[in-house]
Amino acid sequence: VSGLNALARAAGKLYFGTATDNTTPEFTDPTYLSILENYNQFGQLTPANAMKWMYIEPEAGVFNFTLGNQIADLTEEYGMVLRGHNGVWYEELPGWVTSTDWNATGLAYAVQRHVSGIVGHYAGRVYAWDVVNEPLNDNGTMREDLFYNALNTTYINIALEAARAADPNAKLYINDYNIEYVGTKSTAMQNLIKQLQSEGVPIDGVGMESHFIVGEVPTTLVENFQAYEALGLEFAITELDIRMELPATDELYEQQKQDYYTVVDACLQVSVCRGVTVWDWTDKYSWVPSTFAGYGDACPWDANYTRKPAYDGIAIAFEGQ
Ligand SMILES: OC[C@H]1CNC[C@@H](O)[C@@H]1O[C@@H]1O[C@H](CO)[C@@H](O[C@@H]2O[C@H](CO)[C@@H](O[C@@H]3O[C@H](CO)[C@@H](O)[C@H](O)[C@H]3O)[C@H](O)[C@H]2O)[C@H](O)[C@H]1O
Repeated sequence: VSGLNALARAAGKLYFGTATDNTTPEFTDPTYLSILENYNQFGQLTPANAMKWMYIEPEAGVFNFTLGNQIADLTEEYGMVLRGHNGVWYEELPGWVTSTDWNATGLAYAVQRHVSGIVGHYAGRVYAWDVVNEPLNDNGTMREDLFYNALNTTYINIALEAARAADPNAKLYINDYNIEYVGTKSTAMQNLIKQLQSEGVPIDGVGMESHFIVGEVPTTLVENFQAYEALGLEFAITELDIRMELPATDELYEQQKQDYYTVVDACLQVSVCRGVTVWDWTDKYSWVPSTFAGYGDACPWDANYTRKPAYDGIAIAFEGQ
């Protein structure tokens, strides 16, 4: 029986994959690993935390690739695609970054050194990098984090140029949420990309995080995706999960199945959609319950590693039924 990755590849996509997190017990869970370590099912991995700034450069100029290497090595062992996540993000930063009163020159150097360091270390092993993560507010304005406050949007230029120089073959993405559908934030992302392109800054793709709610999957996914295709970019579904208000019911599971079908089918309808990644595959280790009170059951497998109707929604979409 074909797994989701095998079906995705048969449908012309690069991969069906998952985030996985070796900063938590899941990486020592034999049942979790026995299902994960299967190329037929998962053809791509994204480190949920291991390659974030606080883990990679805990002290200024001091790099620690131990956790990142563990996931990179696993992808190679099973012939999977590796997505790098992430270069510059306002969260999960080490103290030396958040506690410094940065001037533009100092921060520009720190960003350049960090992105060069991590992208250079994994050069030739990463298909695509989320070089910049979540730069926008939902109203389309730039997120006023320490990077933007000190450097305006040039921190994005610096990060992308450093990444291109460190690994000319890696696809460079900007990753965000609530840009998956037609709206103010997606328009702002498209305008940011047009600005970068007009300035000759390297940008290859956009990451559509896709953290959705059951019964509320946007209806303008395809139209929105085509707008990025028109900009000459590729994109991917990078962090898919579809949470439900608990308690779960058979109706909610059926709706969730339909919702997963809708998202995967939208990716299939646009050729430059490279693949679909879920933000972990089992409810046992999902980030959702600890973030959204009263919500959960967001993943295709339940907490007992049993496939949910959602799994079938994904499979049926890839099978093109
Ligand atoms: O928030 C969901 C997505 C949204 N898009 C970007 C994407 O990167 C993000 O992923 C989530 O990003 C979150 C941070 O914002 C991660 O959550 C962090 O995950 C870290 C690693 O497990 C946690 O850090 C651990 O915390 C433990 C208890 O506080 C400490 O004992 C550990 O030392 C520390 O590593 C942080 O508290 C926790 O906040 C989630 O696992 C991760 O799934």
